[in-house]
Amino acid sequence: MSHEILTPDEMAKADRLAIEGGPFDGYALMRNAGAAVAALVLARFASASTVHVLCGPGNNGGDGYVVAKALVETGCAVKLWAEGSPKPGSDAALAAADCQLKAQPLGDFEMKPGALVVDALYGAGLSKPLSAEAGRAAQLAADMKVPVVSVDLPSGLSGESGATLGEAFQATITVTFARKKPGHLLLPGRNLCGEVVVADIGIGDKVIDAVGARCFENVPALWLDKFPMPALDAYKYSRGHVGVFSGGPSATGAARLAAMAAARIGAGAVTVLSPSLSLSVNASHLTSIMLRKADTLEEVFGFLDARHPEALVYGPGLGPEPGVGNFLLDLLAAAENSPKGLVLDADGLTSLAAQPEALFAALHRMGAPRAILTPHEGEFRRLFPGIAEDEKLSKLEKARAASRLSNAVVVYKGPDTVIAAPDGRAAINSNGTPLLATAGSGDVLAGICAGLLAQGMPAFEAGCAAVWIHADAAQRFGPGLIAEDLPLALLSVLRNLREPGALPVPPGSLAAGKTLS
Ligand SMILES: NC(=O)C1=CN([C@@H]2O[C@H](COP(=O)(O)OP(=O)(O)OC[C@H]3O[C@@H](n4cnc5c(N)ncnc54)[C@H](OP(=O)(O)O)[C@@H]3O)[C@@H](O)[C@H]2O)[C@@H](O)CC1
Ligand SMILES: [K+]
Repeated sequence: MSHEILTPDEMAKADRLAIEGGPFDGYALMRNAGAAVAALVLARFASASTVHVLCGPGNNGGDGYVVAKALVETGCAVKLWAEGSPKPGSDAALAAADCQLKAQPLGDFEMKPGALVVDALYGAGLSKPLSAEAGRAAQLAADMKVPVVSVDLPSGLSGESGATLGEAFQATITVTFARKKPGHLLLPGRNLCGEVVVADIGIGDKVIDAVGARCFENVPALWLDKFPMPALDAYKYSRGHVGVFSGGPSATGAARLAAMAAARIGAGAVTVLSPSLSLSVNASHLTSIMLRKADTLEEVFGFLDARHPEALVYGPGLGPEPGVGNFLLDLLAAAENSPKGLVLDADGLTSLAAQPEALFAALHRMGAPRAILTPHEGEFRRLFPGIAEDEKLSKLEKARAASRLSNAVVVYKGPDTVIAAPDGRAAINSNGTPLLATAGSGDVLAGICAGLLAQGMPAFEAGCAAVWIHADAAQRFGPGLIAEDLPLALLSVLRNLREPGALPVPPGSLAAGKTLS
């Protein structure tokens, strides 16, 4: 796998293990890193009038000395600026000694238009806010609009959390090593990094495996082998049945969006469970989606006993009142045939914000995580106030803590959505798009999650797949997208996922004959 995300501590462990296992020692890894950055500079910025390499006192600066040396040797005009000097005996000290250029103090840094900046001040070892001199250098590069190539991370950015410690460089391209770090994908880091290039510096996959990282970039390879494929003898109920609770007469659209999405992602049957007051408005908008009256718990139990749906969506359009939360708690406490999967979204989360412990206890009683919670920032804050307010935690760590607490897969939404499982696995999404910042898109996501759960996809993989597919659908549709477009936009994503070779094809499945496209 190459989509692991390593924290700076895990990366340091990978460096250590790689050095122990050979053949590269620390300085050789540093030379490989610097060579990769120099090659990128030559490939992308050959026309820069002068390359200004800014070096810090640690190994990030060490990479910078290697870059400067390599570029001088190819005939580039290079100027070197340093903050502090490397510790004697360190790899960075070796690199500085091997570099033929004399560094000038960073405080004197100046440049002319047409230049390029290589930012090798601080990377994984950033421990405090940038100095005034380093901050001024970052500001100068931004004011003069020169391209910046950051080594490993834009200086000032935490690789662990994606947060900045005071000023930070705005990179055009960030070259990192072996694997991405959380700070490359979590905001505001993702914006500060520009394009992220991962360079191979000789740390093999076996070393990465030995590190045991449990965080991944959310790419299809992470979940494609669990993606549901209908068998040849499938019938509608064997493909999974989803029940979606509808709101009152003026708030029915959210449930229908979720229902349409669940059907489009492949659930064989979808039923909207509607208050009697909303039956006629729902009926006038539904065709293939079934409709059933559900004013009371008994009516819901009747549906569960008769139809055995594999997943329920609870929340979109239901209203934030505590009674909405109580209804769900009563349902989970009393249902004999409780659904295997549950997606809690929107008002389903807000209505339980006054009694989160009761919800978490119910979710723990369900055993293996079968629920997916899909809070956005505000809903997360309401349901997990203690975790949300802990400023020491990154978004990744917050999602993980919330998942452990609730025994649910938590999809902590935003431009940098994090999906976390109670067992510690987590994924950071990187194909998010602002096109999804439109009313109702969350309802569609809830429906996709439920549709995948109903088809037997495990909750973590279902959450990851839903988030990626939702964003890919929006990107494929493009500007002008509204939530109603998303269920249909799923078709193109699904066709692409099901291209021959993209998915493992179970023997005898419909996909073997490509009859789905
Ligand atoms: N073999 C390897 O390991 C490889 C590592 N590689 C490279 O090493 C990088 C990590 O190196 P690193 O651990 O030395 O950390 P780095 O970011 O250089 O900073 C540490 C120094 O800076 C100081 N300092 C921190 N913040 C500061 C601030 N704001 N203002 C002022 N000072 C500050 C800090 O001081 P201290 O916290 O100790 O007081 C310490 O002296 C990594 O990003 C990658 O580029 C690659 O070559 C591949 C092989
Ligand atoms: K840097």
